[in-house]
Amino acid sequence: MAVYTDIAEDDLKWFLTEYDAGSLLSYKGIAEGVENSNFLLHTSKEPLILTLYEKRVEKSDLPFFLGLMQHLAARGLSCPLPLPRRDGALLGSLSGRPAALISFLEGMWLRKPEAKHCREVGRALAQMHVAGAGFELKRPNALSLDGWRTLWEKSEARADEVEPGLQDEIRSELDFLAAAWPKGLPAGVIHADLFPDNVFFLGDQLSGLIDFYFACNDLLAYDVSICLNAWCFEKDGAYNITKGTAMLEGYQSVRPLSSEEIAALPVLSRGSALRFFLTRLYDWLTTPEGAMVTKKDPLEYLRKLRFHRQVVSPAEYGLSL
Ligand SMILES: Nc1ncnc2c1ncn2[C@@H]1O[C@H](COP(=O)(O)OP(=O)(O)O)[C@@H](O)[C@H]1O
Ligand SMILES: N[C@@H](CCOP(=O)(O)O)C(=O)O
Repeated sequence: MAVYTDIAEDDLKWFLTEYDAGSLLSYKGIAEGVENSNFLLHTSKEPLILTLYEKRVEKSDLPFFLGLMQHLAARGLSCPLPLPRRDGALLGSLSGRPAALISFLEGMWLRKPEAKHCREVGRALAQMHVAGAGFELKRPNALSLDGWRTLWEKSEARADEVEPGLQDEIRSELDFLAAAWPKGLPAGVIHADLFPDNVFFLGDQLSGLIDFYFACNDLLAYDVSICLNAWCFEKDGAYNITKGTAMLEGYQSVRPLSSEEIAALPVLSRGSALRFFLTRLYDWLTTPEGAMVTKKDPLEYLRKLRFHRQVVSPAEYGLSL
């Protein structure tokens, strides 16, 4: 699920009077998602998504996220567009939460993506990186090296409950990454969470990207590594080089990677695997039993991290060097 906050119909109707959105016909909570509460609204005009921003989203970051969607959409990327209120603001308040209305994107996410879809995702990621240039707001990545350590310190004492030996393994991984993290690679606005559930398709055609609520400024190739982790491993834990090749070819058809970015892929992929391992581990240990949210398995990302640790050449990801 992701409906943490309920809304009363009268409050919603009042909220909508601030927008030129037509009158409310129906609304329902959307079960998918993890971070925020989302509702699908049907109005006498177009369908809309209402998002109430929850715990992990800093209110001060919302202008970055909403402004970025405007910036990318204006440059031709298919992504939701925030609807401005009558007073021009993009953000309102509902049920005690910051709230926004965004356009409804047609399509659905793929439960079993194939190599041809990975190619499309690679292309769309590169298009986003190119389109993000010139976006004037900045948001440093809160979930990079320092953020990982802070998150780890909150889980460390109980980590061996999840798998014996984790404490030592993750401590030395953090030390390795702190020493080996690449510097000076091309940076810009990254999506930072472009998982299958955040990419919509209509048939085999990619129809758009959603969920920009981890977007930030960081290394562009780090975003590529996030996608390799999220799209190119099979359920049994094996890396699928056909998918990796397709994704990297799709990306490079729009934005070729430099030799430095290619050489850094194994380290970046270790970092991105660790990042999702750490947020999942924290949620695993802190989400109360019976909470209406599906906890994601941290060990899936530990296995990916171990794969990247034994990579000797970036060619193993499917790059022709
Ligand atoms: N603009 C949109 N158009 C259509 N559906 C959307 C849109 N935004 C969100 N959704 C629906 O809401 C779900 C959760 O959205 P998401 O932004 O991923 O939430 P969270 O940030 O809580 O993870 C998506 O899987 C999708 O079904
Ligand atoms: N993609 C993350 C969790 C964030 O979920 P989302 O619903 O906001 O995409 C993970 O898989 O750990």
